Amino acid sequence: MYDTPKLESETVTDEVKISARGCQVHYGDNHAIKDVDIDIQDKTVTSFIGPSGCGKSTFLRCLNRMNDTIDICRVQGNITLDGQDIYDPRVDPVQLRARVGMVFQKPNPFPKSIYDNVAYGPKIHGMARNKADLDGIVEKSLRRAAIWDEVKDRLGAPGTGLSGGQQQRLCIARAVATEPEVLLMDEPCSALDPIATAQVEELIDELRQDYSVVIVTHSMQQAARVSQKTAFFHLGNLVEYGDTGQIFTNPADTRTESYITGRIG
Ligand SMILES: Nc1ncnc2c1ncn2[C@@H]1O[C@H](COP(=O)(O)OP(=O)(O)OP(=O)(O)O)[C@@H](O)[C@H]1O
Repeated sequence: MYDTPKLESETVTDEVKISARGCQVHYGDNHAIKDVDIDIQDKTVTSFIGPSGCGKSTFLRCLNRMNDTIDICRVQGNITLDGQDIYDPRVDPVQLRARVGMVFQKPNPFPKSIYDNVAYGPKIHGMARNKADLDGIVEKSLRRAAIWDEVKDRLGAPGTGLSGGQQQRLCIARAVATEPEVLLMDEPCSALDPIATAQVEELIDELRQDYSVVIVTHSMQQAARVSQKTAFFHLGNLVEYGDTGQIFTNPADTRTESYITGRIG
């Protein structure tokens, strides 16, 4: 249905990175996620698509326990990272979020310098032995987020002074600075113009060489361009999950077909 060429088409690995079984989420009486089972692959971009309110962001937030911060939210079921239960009481959510990083819809740099935005995570996780180490991590992260050349001469300037697209790439640099294994992105391009969107999409394709990337998007064109796997959610159910090409050209479920052809949502 969407014939936009993908940046890269083949899936590099079929190793499972994150696995969910029987995942349920309630906000008070609102049953937002219903019995979701999914295996998310390593070194692959997976898109979550579906109509507004279907639970995409809620399920994404289950994957690094961001829902823990919402009082009325209750998560049930089993979610594992490399086979280990991330909801085990012995798991420290802060450590987990260093392994499973997150980039939000609205760029949200800290009110600190560009340098300190990126250095913050490595500092609190004790990743640098000295200033030279930290400088190296900051440079590498900014390079990975394809923003180094634009900011290298003003690392002491506030992150909030950058353009929206630059701020989002700074937030991506901040997220990759702790060397995460998984990167969760909740509509990372929705506040960006087409040029900045293209830059972030290119970056997503590069990041999957090293990480498992999961992206929530309202744009089916974007899902088709950047992801190898797509999951379609509807009313809290994971209706269909498979290769992006198959989901967009030959969906198995009529609800998926209705959504991608614009009849629902
Ligand atoms: N913090 C919250 N407190 C209470 N209810 C919430 C909260 N966040 C989401 N919900 C509810 O959970 C359901 C799923 O919402 P969610 O934001 O996960 O959907 P979504 O598919 O990401 O939507 P959108 O595409 O509009 O961002 C909705 O009924 C929503 O009202």
